[in-house]
Amino acid sequence: MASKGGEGEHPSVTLFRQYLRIRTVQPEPDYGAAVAFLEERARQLSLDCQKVEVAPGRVVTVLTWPGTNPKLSSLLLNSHTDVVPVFKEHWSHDPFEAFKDAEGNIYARGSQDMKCVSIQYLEAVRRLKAAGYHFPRTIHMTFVPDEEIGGHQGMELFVHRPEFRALRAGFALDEGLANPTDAFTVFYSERSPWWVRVTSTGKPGHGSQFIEDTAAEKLHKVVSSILAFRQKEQQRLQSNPRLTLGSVTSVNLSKLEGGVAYNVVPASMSASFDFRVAPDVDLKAFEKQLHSWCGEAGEGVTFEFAQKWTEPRMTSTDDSDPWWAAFSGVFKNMNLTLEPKIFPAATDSRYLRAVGVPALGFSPMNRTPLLLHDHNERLHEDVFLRGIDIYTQLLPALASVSAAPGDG
Ligand SMILES: CSCC[C@H](NC(C)=O)C(=O)O
Ligand SMILES: [Zn+2]
Ligand SMILES: [Zn+2]
Repeated sequence: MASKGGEGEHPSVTLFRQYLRIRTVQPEPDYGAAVAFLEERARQLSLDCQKVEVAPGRVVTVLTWPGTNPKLSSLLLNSHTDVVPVFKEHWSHDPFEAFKDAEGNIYARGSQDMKCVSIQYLEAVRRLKAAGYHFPRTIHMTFVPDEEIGGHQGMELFVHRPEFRALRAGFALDEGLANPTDAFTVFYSERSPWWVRVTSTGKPGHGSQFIEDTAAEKLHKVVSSILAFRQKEQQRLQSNPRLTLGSVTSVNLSKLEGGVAYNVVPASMSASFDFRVAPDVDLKAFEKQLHSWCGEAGEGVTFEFAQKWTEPRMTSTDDSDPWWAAFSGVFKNMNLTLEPKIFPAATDSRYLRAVGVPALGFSPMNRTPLLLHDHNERLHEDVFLRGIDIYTQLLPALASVSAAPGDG
């Protein structure tokens, strides 16, 4: 029978559903309620709780479990508190009710992305504390705002704050994606978002004439060049089974602007593109390529960036790396398959990696369809609970890494 929680339900699932009911939905997230919820968790778990307001109304909440060896760098467990908007009419249940169906699927915005992970961290820490464990490394859980809109008033500012430096993070976990197979995915890097607006200028005039050198003709040339590049990258991906989406560069034409009337040839038109540049691409050469595409289209074609990430980093997945050895060792011990990949979109991990904190993107969801940002986002309660088991193994392994780069 479908339930709203309570009788017979695992308390961790009940807590997860409570968190899902907090409306931290963009563009007006109720961050106050989320911070109050996290403060209460800190109180219940006897954890230190620090609130860092990185921008007006944008609080990073940090819950800390001190380690026994303060000389060692810490383990940072990051999750974002905001969720993306919903199209309520396309949902079979209210996305903020956390409805659980008879099979155990929990329907809610944020069930995969990424309120599950926030509660899994908290519940793994609760279990380990209750069992009397102490680990050499301090564990910090950071709960950050605004990831869904780029992290510009969240993690991007936080990593440059003295409060962040004081955490002395040596290694971080952050969000990943569901995997529909039996395997779990882990992300060691991500593609760089380059949001590019190409503006073409040309001769205006009457719509009845064959006007030379129009903005539209030149914009068409740039669009053709970029879409040809798109097709080449798509074919490269499709013809090589060793490649995944994250290892090629993708682009989509996402906006066209310009023009005022049918019979007025406009002097200016623009096209906006969402490029996701693979981490092994030479970014200087790629920018030159953008200049060439515009130059080849003719005079008066320029571009500007709305987003331009230029610091792609790879977190080591070499067995000689102590963090990777600890992380992957847990999966070996639990007999679980791990698939390392490059994240196709952008997460807050990029800010952590850019300031020198190695980060892995991992959300423990196998046998789960990829439903983040989609209608009817949901997670099965058994998958959620299994995720807590996994973190209950991962945290001791990572917080006990004996020597790692960056240790004091
Ligand atoms: C470039 S800021 C936008 C961030 C967003 N992140 C995700 C995970 O969807 C994206 O990649 O579009
Ligand atoms: Zn997310
Ligand atoms: Zn998201």
